[in-house]
This record gives sequence, C-alpha cells and structure tokens, in this order.
Amino acid sequence: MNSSADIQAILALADGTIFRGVSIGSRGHRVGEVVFNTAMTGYQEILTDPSYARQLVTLTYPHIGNTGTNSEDSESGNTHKIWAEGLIIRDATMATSSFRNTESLTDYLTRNDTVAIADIDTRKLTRILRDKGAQHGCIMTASEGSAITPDDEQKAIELAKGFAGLSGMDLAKECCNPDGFEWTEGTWELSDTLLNRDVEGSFDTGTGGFFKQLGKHIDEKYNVVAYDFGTKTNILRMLVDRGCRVTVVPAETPIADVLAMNPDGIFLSNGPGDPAACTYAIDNVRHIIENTDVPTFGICLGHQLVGLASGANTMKMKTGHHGANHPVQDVEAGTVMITSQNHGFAVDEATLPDNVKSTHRSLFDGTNQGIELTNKPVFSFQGHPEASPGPHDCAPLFDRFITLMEAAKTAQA
Ligand SMILES: NC(=O)CC[C@H](N)C(=O)O
Repeated sequence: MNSSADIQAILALADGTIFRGVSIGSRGHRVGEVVFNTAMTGYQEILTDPSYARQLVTLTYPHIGNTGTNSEDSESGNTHKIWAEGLIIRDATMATSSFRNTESLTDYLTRNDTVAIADIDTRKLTRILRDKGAQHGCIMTASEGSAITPDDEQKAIELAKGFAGLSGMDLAKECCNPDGFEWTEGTWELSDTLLNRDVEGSFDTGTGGFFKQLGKHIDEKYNVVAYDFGTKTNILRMLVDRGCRVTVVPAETPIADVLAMNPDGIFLSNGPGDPAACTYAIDNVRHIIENTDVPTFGICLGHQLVGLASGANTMKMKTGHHGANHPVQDVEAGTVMITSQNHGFAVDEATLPDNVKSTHRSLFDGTNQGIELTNKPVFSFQGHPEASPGPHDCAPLFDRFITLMEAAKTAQA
C-alpha cells in the first residue's frame, strides 16, 4: 500500500526490465539470481533457508506478512539469520495478526539488514522468469531523502548484469556453520494448554508453554554425523525425533575425521550454490561410497553430491523448482507424493552409472528426484522431506535412513 512516506525501490533485471515499488526492508542494493517460489505459506522459513543464499526470492502468493515472524520458524538454526539475498512481493500486509507473532515482517527484514521490495507486479515478473529462465537481478532502494532516478535505474541494470551467476559458485563452505555443533531439539507442536509466551517472547521448550517438543523423550540410538552445507534446521529436528544424536560438521570436514567419530549414519544436507563446485564434498562422498558401508542419506544439495560422487553429472535448470506443491512419483511403486522443493540444479538421469537407480521423478518436468545405490546403503532425495514449509508426504524417507542404520547395526552385532 503506497503512501507519500514510502521509500521508493526498484527491481532491475539484467535484460533491462525495471519494476518500480516500495522498500519494505533495509536501504541499499543487493544482486542475485531472481527465482519465484509458489508456496502459499512459509515466508519466514523461505527467508531463513540457507539454500537461498545469493537469490532474490519472489513469492507468487500475493499477500505476505499476515502472521508476522517469531523465533521458532527459523530454518537457519540458532543464528536465525536471513539467507535470501532479497525479497520481492506484491503486497505487504498492513496489520500483523497471530498469537505467535513477535515481530512484523518489515521490522524483521530491516533488523536483519535484508533489502526487500513490495507493490510490484509479481505475476508479470514470474511470467518473465518462466519464459526466459531464472534472471540475474538487483533490488535497489532510493537513498535517504531522494527518489529513484533514471541514473539509479541504469546502475541497477548494470549491477544485475554484473552478477556472476550461481553456476560454478561454491557457497556451501561459506554458508555452513564453521564451528559445527550438536543438535538436540526435536520437532514441536502446539501444546494442549495455551499459556502466555514469557516476557522475552522466547521459545519455551518445556511442555507448559505454547509448544511441546516431540522426540526429546526418545533415546539417542543412532550416532549421525551431518555434513552441513547450509542445513535447514527442520532436517535436524526430524532426525532427533527418530532417535538420532546429531553431530553437525562443517562442509569441508575431512571424511577421515567423520569416520573417526564412528557414525551409524552420515547425513548430507541441502545447501546453496552449484553442487559441482563443491569438489571437496564430492571427494568425501566418493570416499564413503567406495571405501565404507556407512548408511548415507542426502537431501537436495546432498542428493546432487551423491549423484556427482557416483559419476553422474548435474545440470542447471531453467527456472528450477521452488514451491510446496510439486508432485513427485516413486518410480517403482508408481505412487505420487506432493513435495516441497527448492533447487536450481538437477542430477542428469541420462548420466547415472549402472549401480545407481533412479527412484523418484518430478511429474512437472520429468527431472530426477531421487536415487539409490544398488551396491551400498546410500540413497538421496532432491525435494525436501522435512518440508518447512510444505507437505509431509515424503517424511518416511527419514524412516528409511533409520531402517538402513538399524540393519547395519544388526549385521554388525
Ligand atoms: N535446497 C538445496 O539444497 C539446493 C541445492 C542447489 N543449491 C540447487 O539449487 O539445486
């Protein structure tokens, strides 16, 4: 909603298209790859998903911010960092309403130094991205006390053209937590009794507050080492729910160090950038496949790394998949799952070696969505079984990882 007090902002695409709107975040400019996400909910999870690093995300759902933000819906762990390079929306809500809200979306964006633009025609933008593929872009806000000038527009187009593009970019080592950490929280659900949030508005992990944690009561049966390439937090929560003690290690941790921890299973996380550029990670996964029998599960970037380490290629997609309603078929069973997706690269199925089976395919465009090795307990999935946001149809993939670890333990006993 425009008012004379609004700060002008523009989105410039590298092809010269300019969208004019208003700033709803911090001032400045940011460049990145412009992608559209079709999920109707989950703007906070999307903003905090590390896989969106260097991407300017437009949400096709028009009205954003209604329920505000809170400290629980972060996908970037305890840092709560916004990883998306910028946000592009149609309509920022004027009133925030939710009992879980602690901060409006606009305040949240500003506090996190995120540049964001509203009041633009996101349908037109999405059509451009659909027709031409993901575009390089620049969001720029007017500087203090002035309006956007024709010079600003020209500069924004040049900045968009100057973005190097995600192909060849290794962002995993930059976006992981460099210190590693133990993750102990499971998923949560609203508690039966609704009590007040404490004065700090902090997350009450007990059973008496807004939320009760699931999974905490389960004994830690499986020692899982999770390679962090920019992991989403809900993946770690879902592992904890299933009885895993989760040790998260940075992307470049040598595989020898991981194996020295004697893991029951190795998890390969999602993450931003081009998987083929993460050569150290590909080497580590190749080592797992060729020299060990440790059950291994990869999600999204982790899936692509399994593909690359087994000898397949990955390719850049036209627009990629970003949404919460993507149908994926289980190749063997023929069943269809509605899945959450966020990727711009894909494993090229035509290049899969003989010992790697395609297990899942996208019903939107036929691209590969899952693989498994026929000679090792290693499998991976392109979509997001942890959802956040999105449907939970493929959550049983986590159980499959547990089954593999259990089988390996039984075989060893
Ligand atoms: N969510 C992810 O892990 C994304 C993987 C990779 N960066 C891609 O865009 O395809």
